[in-house]
Amino acid sequence: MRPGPRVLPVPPVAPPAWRDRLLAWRHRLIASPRFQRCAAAFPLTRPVAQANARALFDLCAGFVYAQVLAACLRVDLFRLLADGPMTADDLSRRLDLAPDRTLCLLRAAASLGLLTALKDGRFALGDLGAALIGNPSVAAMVAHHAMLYDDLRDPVALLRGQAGPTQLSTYWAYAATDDPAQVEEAAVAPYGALMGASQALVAGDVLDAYPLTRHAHLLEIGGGEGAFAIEAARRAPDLRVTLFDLPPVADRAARRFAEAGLTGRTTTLGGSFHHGLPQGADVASLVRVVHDHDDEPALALLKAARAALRPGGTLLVAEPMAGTPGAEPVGAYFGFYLLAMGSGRPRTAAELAGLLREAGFARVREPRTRRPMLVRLLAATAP
Ligand SMILES: CC(C)=CCC/C(C)=C/CC/C(C)=C/C=C/C(C)=C/C=C/C=C(C)/C=C/C=C(C)/C=C/C=C(C)/C=C/CC(C)(C)O
Ligand SMILES: C[S@@+](CC[C@H](N)C(=O)[O-])C[C@H]1O[C@@H](n2cnc3c(N)ncnc32)[C@H](O)[C@@H]1O
Repeated sequence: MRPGPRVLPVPPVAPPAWRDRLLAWRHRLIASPRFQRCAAAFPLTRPVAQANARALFDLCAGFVYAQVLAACLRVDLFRLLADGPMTADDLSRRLDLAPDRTLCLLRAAASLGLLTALKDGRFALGDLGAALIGNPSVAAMVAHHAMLYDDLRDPVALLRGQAGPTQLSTYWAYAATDDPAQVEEAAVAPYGALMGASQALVAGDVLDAYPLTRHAHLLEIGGGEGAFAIEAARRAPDLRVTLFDLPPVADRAARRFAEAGLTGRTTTLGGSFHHGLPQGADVASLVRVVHDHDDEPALALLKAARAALRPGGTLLVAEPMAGTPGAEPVGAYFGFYLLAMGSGRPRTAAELAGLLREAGFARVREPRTRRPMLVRLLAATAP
């Protein structure tokens, strides 16, 4: 079993005993079936009782909701409806599904806000279905969740480290090997494509929060197939970019740079960052990289990034973070995702800032991103 994360310091002041007793009394009350019945009947508590019952039902049914979304995407329902509402019969023919099964899917999708059931009986896109059309990478994310759900079949075995080899540890080929530099082209292509596509949800938000125009040379560490680097270069026309990733990934990025007409001011280097990084950039980025690694290799990576930067250079760490206000379950998602992958964990901004200081960075700040649920950003200054 891999070593657990470092334990955070416990606050020195113990909560007063009366607070624990009050909490225990509250929980005994809520657990009582009689109280639940009374709360559901009494007009003042009824809305809270109903909201709690609904929240628990949603937790029980979450997998079904996710599979309704997966089915809609598999049959391309949202794009079919992009030109306007359709009847269930028309959709049944277009989807090649029996009429009753089509209605089952359409009603489920409407109940989840993916579609809207119109009064005339036709079905239109709902706001959530419409938003998905503008985010095609989410469909790829949903499709690859088939592996995650298989790996989560026995969540307790996973938590105990007794689940055996997982599909995600094979998919993310660098996670399960002692020597990532030996990973081959066929093993990186699927995750490279997924990451490249989903940069559409990330790169703009990071570069809006921290424009790179004041910098001369970006080192994009674990830069994948170059989607973030290409967007950075597009927004900062004088920026030189060095992308560092595993050899077959760096080769794929080189092809993307050539396609984007950026060969003149981009370089790609293949290798493992566990063996050092190219020197001399005045800004470096780790986008969705640190959370893949347990604390010890993550700290070593941050130290290597500091050593690679010019004095006064800036390291950007961008990824979804645990404990993000209003998006706490996103941290839970990545916690279990990375458990299934077999390496890393989502960290709070404070934990990441602590690691950055331990790695020798002098000043750590958090430029605000627009959608912190998807990505947050820390900027750290090398001494
Ligand atoms: C005026 C009108 C017509 C309407 C008003 C109503 C209104 C304002 C509507 C809003 C419309 C709007 C702008 C919607 C925007 C919606 C967006 C941007 C939705 C975005 C959704 C993003 C999702 C669901 C992202 C999901 C991401 C996932 C699941 C990411 C997974 C990442 C993984 C697995 C990464 C793995 C990498 C590793 C291994 C951890 O390193
Ligand atoms: C989750 S992906 C993120 C890719 C990209 N930064 C993005 O956000 O789309 C992690 C990246 O780190 C790279 N990586 C993992 N281990 C590495 C290592 N030891 N040396 C260099 N790159 C590595 C992977 O090949 C992959 O491209």
